[in-house]
Amino acid sequence: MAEPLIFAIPKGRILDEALPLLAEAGIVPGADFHDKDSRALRFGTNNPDIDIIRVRAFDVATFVAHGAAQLGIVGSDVLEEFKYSEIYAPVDLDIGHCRLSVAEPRELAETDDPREWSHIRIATKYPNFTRRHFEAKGVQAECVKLNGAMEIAPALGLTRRIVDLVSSGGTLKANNLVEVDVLCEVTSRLIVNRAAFKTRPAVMALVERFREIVAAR
Ligand SMILES: Nc1ncnc2c1ncn2[C@@H]1O[C@H](COP(=O)(O)OP(=O)(O)OP(=O)(O)O)[C@@H](O)[C@H]1O
Ligand SMILES: O=P(O)(O)OC[C@H]1O[C@H](OP(=O)(O)OP(=O)(O)O)[C@H](O)[C@@H]1O
Repeated sequence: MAEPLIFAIPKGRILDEALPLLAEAGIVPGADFHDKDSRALRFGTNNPDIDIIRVRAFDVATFVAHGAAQLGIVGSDVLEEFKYSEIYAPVDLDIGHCRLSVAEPRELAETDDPREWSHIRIATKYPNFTRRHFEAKGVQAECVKLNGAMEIAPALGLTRRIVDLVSSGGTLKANNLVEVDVLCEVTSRLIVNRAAFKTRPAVMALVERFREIVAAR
């Protein structure tokens, strides 16, 4: 019998929107998945041929790229940051809507014009994407990599600007920052390892199933 397929899903905020989609696709994790005290990371599902692993959002892409997981759900922000050639992202799941934006302190924004930038310092979780995005516009972006709480960087003088995810804008507002430029819109995608997609028919079948589910919504 073939090893079960491994489906990687992120721990964070995408999870609540992803679980109903998984259920529609016929994948329901065991009760231990919802046990807050459990330290387990791998879970069986109602389908003996599919196990779920719950990992950090950025690591979903890493597991799938290396073939350690065959499928995953991840934000397009993460895909843009890594650009893994081994990942195929065939289905936009229409969940996890937000955008990647440049933000800066309100006082700076009053006189700042992004069209005049030639060199900027940015604190971000997305240094590769940020550099690439600004390079294409002829702007040199010097990035300081952070793993979270970017919004505190300008007030403490680490960098004047940040690139981070924005949805309601509430986090920026609470930190006296304003959005001055949008790099891209973000949604979550179903991703598969390219080799697994070619060699394991069950992976291709699941891709088709997710396509149908999204089309019917
Ligand atoms: N405010 C938001 N609204 C909608 N989707 C979001 C929002 N913030 C993040 N996302 C999506 O959720 C994914 C995970 O978000 P985020 O990185 O904030 O989670 P996290 O729990 O902090 O992850 P980690 O702890 O692994 O860094 C992002 O890659 C993005 O695609
Ligand atoms: O515009 P808003 O609706 O305020 O959303 C934006 C916030 O959401 C994300 O963080 P999240 O809440 O996932 O926590 P994190 O800081 O752990 O990444 C993101 O990094 C922003 O901080």
